[in-house]
Amino acid sequence: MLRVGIVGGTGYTGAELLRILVRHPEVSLHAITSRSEAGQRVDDLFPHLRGQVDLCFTAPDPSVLGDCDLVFFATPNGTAMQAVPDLLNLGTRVIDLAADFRLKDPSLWERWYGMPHQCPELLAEAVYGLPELNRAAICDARLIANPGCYPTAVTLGLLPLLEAGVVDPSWVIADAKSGVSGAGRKASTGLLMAEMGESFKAYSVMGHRHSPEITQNLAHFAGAEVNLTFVPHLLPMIRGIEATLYARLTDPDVDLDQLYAARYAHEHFIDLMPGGHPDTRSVRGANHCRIAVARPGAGDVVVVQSVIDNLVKGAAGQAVQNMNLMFGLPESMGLESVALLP
Ligand SMILES: NC(=O)C1=CN([C@@H]2O[C@H](COP(=O)(O)OP(=O)(O)OC[C@H]3O[C@@H](n4cnc5c(N)ncnc54)[C@H](OP(=O)(O)O)[C@@H]3O)[C@@H](O)[C@H]2O)C=CC1
Ligand SMILES: CC(=O)N[C@@H](CCC(=O)OP(=O)(O)O)C(=O)O
Repeated sequence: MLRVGIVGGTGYTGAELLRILVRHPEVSLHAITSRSEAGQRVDDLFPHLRGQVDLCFTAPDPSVLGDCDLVFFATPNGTAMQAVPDLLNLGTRVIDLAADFRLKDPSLWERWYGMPHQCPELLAEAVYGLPELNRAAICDARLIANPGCYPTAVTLGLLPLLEAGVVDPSWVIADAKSGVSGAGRKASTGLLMAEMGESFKAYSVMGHRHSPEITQNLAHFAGAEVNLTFVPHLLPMIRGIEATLYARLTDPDVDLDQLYAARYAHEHFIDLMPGGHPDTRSVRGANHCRIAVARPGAGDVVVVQSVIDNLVKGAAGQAVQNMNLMFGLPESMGLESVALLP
């Protein structure tokens, strides 16, 4: 059994990790931290876990965390990087759900996240935890940078097109929409039901911190700079991301359905829906990314629709998928749950 710790067990991604890990046959939960709820039983705060977890939240303690095989950080950006060097030295492997180790260039990190990096020497070693892109490196990694939610949906949607070189990298658009759980559990006026219910808007149009992460991914497999326009939107729903992606074909003869089917033929968590319109409820609570690709009017613009649950494939589910790979377990272990309808 793997001894696992979670730092940030009271947030939405921490709670989602708990929901998945309590049913995982190879995991024993060793420590679940919260500074604000230290001493409180986990199943008092989260009654849906009654009978599943017999632990109290504790304040983060380096010696307890260092006694784990693996620690997940489900904490705000800039938290994990303060503890990771010591944990790695103790032989504990780490998966960070925040952005601390996602950008390879520390000056980009500083520009977008507004703080200096505490351990830039680890950025080259950290493996970007998108299994469909980086599976072999994930298996051997000590430190995983779990991808952001928007970057997961956008990257998986565009990967086959850019990797095959069949679209123009100088014109790519990602029009993405997220439910409010993407903003975390902390209180914020803009996320009140009366502020965002029955309403819909774009935000961060002039630049979102996921832009450099997505661009870094796309450039990696396009082999060229990709000029991306990324616009996120906030939807009045709880879970889910839908990304509608646009690119211009340079090869008019390409069979798009065939291209996607070949690229994702062996990917358990990618489900292609030729001719379909994947909806976010079809992935609610599940670790799948559902994708459809279309060419309206047989013109030269490709439209890709990509949906995920931001808390599962966009965060905790993907983190568990990475854990399974790191420890030689079946990749889908503990991740077979089917979406909830309605
Ligand atoms: N929500 C989402 O859909 C996604 C989120 N992410 C990323 O995952 C991370 C967690 O997100 P989310 O769960 O939404 O966040 P929340 O705000 O819901 O939860 C944050 C958690 O971190 C703990 N925490 C806060 N500050 C510290 C600290 N300095 N040291 C230790 N623990 C701390 C909090 O508990 P306490 O203060 O009691 O210690 C709480 O449990 C973020 O970096 C986020 O960007 C990534 C992909 C998707
Ligand atoms: C709806 C909403 O507010 N979403 C968040 C995405 C949060 C996230 O997952 O971003 P990191 O993991 O990179 O911190 C946002 O736009 O900031």
